[in-house]
Amino acid sequence: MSAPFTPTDEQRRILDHADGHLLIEAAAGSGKTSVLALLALEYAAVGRAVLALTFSANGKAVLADRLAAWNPRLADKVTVATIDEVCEAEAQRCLADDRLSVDDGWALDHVLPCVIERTNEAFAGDERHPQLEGHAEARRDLLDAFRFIKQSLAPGLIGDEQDPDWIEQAIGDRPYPVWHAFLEYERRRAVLPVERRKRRGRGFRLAGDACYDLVRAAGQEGLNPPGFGQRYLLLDEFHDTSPLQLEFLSLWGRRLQRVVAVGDRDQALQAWRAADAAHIFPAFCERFAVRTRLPLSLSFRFGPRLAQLANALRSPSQAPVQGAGDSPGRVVEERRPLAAFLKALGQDPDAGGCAILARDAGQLVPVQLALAELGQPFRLHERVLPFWRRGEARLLQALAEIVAAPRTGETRAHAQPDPEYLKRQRRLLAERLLSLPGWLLGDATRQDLIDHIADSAANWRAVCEMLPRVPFSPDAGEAQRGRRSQLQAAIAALLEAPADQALGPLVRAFARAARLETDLAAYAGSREQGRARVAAWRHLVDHLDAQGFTAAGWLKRLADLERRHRYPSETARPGPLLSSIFHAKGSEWDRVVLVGLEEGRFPLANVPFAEEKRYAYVACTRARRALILHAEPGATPGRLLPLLMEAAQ
Ligand SMILES: Nc1ncnc2c1ncn2[C@@H]1O[C@H](COP(=O)(O)OP(=O)(O)OP(=O)(O)O)[C@@H](O)[C@H]1O
Repeated sequence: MSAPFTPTDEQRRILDHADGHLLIEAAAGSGKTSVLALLALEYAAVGRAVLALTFSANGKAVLADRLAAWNPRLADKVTVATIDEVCEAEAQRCLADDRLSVDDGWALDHVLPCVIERTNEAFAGDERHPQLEGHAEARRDLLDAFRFIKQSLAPGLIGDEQDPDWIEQAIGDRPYPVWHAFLEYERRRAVLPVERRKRRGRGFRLAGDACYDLVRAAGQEGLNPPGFGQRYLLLDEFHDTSPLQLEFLSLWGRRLQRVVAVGDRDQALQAWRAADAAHIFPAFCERFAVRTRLPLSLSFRFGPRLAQLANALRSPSQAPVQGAGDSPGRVVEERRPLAAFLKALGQDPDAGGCAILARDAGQLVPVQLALAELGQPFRLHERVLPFWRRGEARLLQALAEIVAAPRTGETRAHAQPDPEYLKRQRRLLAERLLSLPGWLLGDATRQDLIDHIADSAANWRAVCEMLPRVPFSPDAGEAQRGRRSQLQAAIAALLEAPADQALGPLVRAFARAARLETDLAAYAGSREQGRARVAAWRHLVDHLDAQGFTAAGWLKRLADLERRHRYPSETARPGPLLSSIFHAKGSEWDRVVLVGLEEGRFPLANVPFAEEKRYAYVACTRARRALILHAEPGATPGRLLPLLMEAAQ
């Protein structure tokens, strides 16, 4: 099958462009990805080696699907990858190269300078703190601090970065940038052996960046990733390019015959990675001597009403887009309680063509909970975890297991026949519980305990009974002791709790005693993720309270949900698709429901409003025909809801 449409004149000009590199900056739905896919197929048809790079896994899937649907034979000749995948492959190759060993010395030589640079950027203009590079004393301080921390306190300290006691103990009176640089450095160093990235957790955000550092450190001569053989480079979602990624792309430089980049600065969502669309487009033009920019001014995704909304959200510098879709489009404000609205949606035979989007995956937890209680089917974007597999829910499950664990033996109402599955589950739960930073268990001890729990459900309780008695190491400081005894007391209280008591108040008490929310926040890759995690945790606990679950009841509910998720009934109607906005990039649905438009949720507090507006733009422009904006009736709407409704009038 070829493209299901005839390219417009504007699109044809891009396809026929034969003179040098090309940049297309255009609005959502204007056919950027479609044109890139057509171009890739045209190049492949005449035997040109094409590499199509995207900046997100979702973008890659959308592009690859389109190529495969339009021309399966030629699609095989186009390499589609995310830029991180290409860079990681190259980093792996560097790591496997005997001439480049990644030991502490290497990391100090190659990574530390980048960390110092980043730290200096963070403190530029701050007179209270010296710049690190070129400042011999501060640099020596930094290295001393690394040594000290590595020898004694590393695991707990990294986990507890928000705790001033720890900071003081480890860093003493060294300047704050030293502390900041240490954390940066430690995160990067920890993720340098790329295979560890699979473990995610702390440092995940910087794993990709560490690969770029590594490749850059290896130098241009060493480069040979699969894409370096290709001379035609197509870049989708170019607005999400970080400066490090632009450096990486520049290493291809003169080997490339043609680069075609498409993007939309208003869809830039990777600011956390230092991607800055306003600067990246001019920087790209300069680096690659791009002389031609071509427009795309019609959106085929939606009609005039949604185009009007899209234009109101775009940067003033961008030319307006015209809605050429086959429906005029509808924008509706929905203020029924979420559960009532979802119930009505479930009765609609077209619910399967609908996507429910939220600012982040944590904000989808209440939607999942409401649908689960209604017994309505739903699908999840493949990158969005079911709520019961998220970190905070696993922790909650671990706590419920402790309360519900039989005093002897292994039988339990929700036990399932697959022992391997149960073993894996226990391992995951034990990992979640025993990795709380306050335990300060050495890696080996923690692993032993986790293995022990994984072996048998009887050991789960035995280990929990033992935990409150684990002695302190003689060198443990005051803060460490305090932190550990709080956790120990909290675990002991859970063990005493009657199994048939409501679970909500029990875990609330545990969370308070163990300062759990601090840990949840500290575990996240960023402050923003930390907040989302805490919010998701609170939703879960509120839900337990509202539904009055006991520990055993909750575990049974989770087991049912997991079973339904793993073995969906083939006859059931498909429910709506749930996705975070980030993972919805590049996709489109007839009807989009945007939930969580309440104050403090979307827009998020403490995130620049411009960024939240970009998230809203991406979400709203996924709709082909109808956009439904939801906020709970009792809650104050955030700034976005009236803005969106007004823009759509
Ligand atoms: N010339 C055309 N005629 C009809 N439909 C078209 C045309 N060009 C693109 N489309 C359709 O418009 C929709 C949006 O296209 P596409 O996803 O390529 O846009 P985009 O600019 O990449 O969007 P986004 O930036 O939001 O990811 C798709 O359904 C595509 O098939």
